Amino acid sequence: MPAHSIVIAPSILACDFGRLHEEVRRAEAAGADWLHLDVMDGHFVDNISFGPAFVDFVAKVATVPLDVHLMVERPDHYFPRFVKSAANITVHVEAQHDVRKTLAGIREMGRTCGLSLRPATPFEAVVPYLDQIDLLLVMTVVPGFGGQPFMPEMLTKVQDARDRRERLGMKYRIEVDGGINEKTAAQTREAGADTFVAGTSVFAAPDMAEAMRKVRGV
Ligand SMILES: O=C(CO)[C@H](O)[C@H](O)COP(=O)(O)O
Ligand SMILES: [Fe+2]
Repeated sequence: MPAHSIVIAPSILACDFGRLHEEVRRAEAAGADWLHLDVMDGHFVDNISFGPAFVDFVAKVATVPLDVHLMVERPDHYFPRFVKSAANITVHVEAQHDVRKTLAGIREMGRTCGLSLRPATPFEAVVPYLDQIDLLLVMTVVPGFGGQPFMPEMLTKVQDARDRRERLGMKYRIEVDGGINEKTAAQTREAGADTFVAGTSVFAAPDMAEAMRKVRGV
């Protein structure tokens, strides 16, 4: 029996920002369970994307929960600005903050919390926090940009996350993000992932609903 239902979260980073409202509608009509929002500050990653005002706008038009991925150097300082619009807020273990305190702060404000790790960060780095999270986000590309190829070496990290969860009777979701398409979703699902972020493979597909069914594996 799988620990969690399958969730597909299209990444808004890959949509046409000039038609944001219609793109949100298109993703929802194609079967999005959540929408994934990549916040980048130009310090933690080598890119700048969007901030709270943009996420608030998406929240105004969206009918599904928002999954906010904070790729920022000081998530402890910025996460409160996303609480109004986000259902889940994910922060990075490598950022400059007291991880335990940030995770507790997100939960105290009534949101679920996620913890993420870069491909170069070993799984052991998140182990001390696993009892405190709702979701573990395993990055399957170097964070900062959409459209990069999936890193197959990350499959063992997903397996470690699943094995550890089962061994200790924990409940966190296992989310994968970066280069997820029909093939890599199947590989990561097999390894234990239940939550799939997909940007380019779904927004650039000729038929978004079909592309999302393929990611879902149906
Ligand atoms: O966090 C991210 C990048 O840092 C994005 O969520 C990710 O890259 C999704 O885009 P794609 O599916 O095109 O790889
Ligand atoms: Fe992301």
